[in-house]
Amino acid sequence: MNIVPSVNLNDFVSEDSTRKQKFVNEIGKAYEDIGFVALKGHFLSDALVENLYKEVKSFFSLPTETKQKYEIPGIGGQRGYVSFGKESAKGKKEGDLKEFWHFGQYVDNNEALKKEYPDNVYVEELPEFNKIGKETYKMLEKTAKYVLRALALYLGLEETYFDAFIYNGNSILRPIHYPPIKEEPKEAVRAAAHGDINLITLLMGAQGRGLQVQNHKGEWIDAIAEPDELMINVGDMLSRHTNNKLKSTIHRVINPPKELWGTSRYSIPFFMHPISAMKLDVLESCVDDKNPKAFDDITAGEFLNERLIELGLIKK
Ligand SMILES: O=C(O)CCC(=O)C(=O)O
Ligand SMILES: [Fe+2]
Repeated sequence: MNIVPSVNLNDFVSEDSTRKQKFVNEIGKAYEDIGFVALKGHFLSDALVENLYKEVKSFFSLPTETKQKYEIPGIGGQRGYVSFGKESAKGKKEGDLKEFWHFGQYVDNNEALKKEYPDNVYVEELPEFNKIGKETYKMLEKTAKYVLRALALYLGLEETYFDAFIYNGNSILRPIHYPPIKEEPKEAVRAAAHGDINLITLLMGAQGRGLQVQNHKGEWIDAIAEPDELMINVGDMLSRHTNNKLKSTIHRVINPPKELWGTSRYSIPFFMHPISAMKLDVLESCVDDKNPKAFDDITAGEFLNERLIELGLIKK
């Protein structure tokens, strides 16, 4: 498969069971193969998307000293600002050529989780940034819930299997700014090859060239979305839970050609995480003679911790 297939969530939420099943089959097949789809019919309005980009650009245009006020020590970059070059892909020493922000869960009715998660960081200079960030978080979380319902059906589970694990889950919305490139980056790239940690990722901003995904032959193929599409891919948690039936595909963001070095890239992934207590133990329905159990039992919280150490975001 050399292109990322396109699917439409309106099929899944329609009352028509044939259309619903068509969506389930299309996304399931795509995730068994390339691990990515471009999705139309998400719950973000054009106005919300426009306002979000406006606020995100305003935030990254703030003076460095102002942004650094929001870089909170001791929480592994899980909320607030992470400055340029801090994060590197697993196993790579050069930092990625990016700065980013993290919005986390707005916990409802659960004191234990309120304590477990770091608080969201409030940007005083940009009240709308905080408000629009929260709205976007909620809409992407809702979109992700339906995608996971479709995947649950594909896997032969109850449709609402994931619902209780993602309610108040540890998801993160990450606006990223890849600044203009000023000098030969040598080994560093905008985002080095990696798999995502979480269950699924919903990515806004894959419209321009830059994002590439690796197919089975090891070839890099461009993943470019239409203006009304989100890119949605499987992360390592879901691939582990399904014994690698659903593929967490390695992807990267390449540097632009020299004539475009002067341009920024803005992209906004939503990393859908479950609550940390969710067991990612391999599902029995994904084990057979040809596919023996390939992963040890682990919870989502333990797995996340391991990976944040590997990314250089927290210390052992
Ligand atoms: O910037 C992009 O388009 C992709 C970013 C990404 O893959 C990530 O942050 O995990
Ligand atoms: Fe990624």
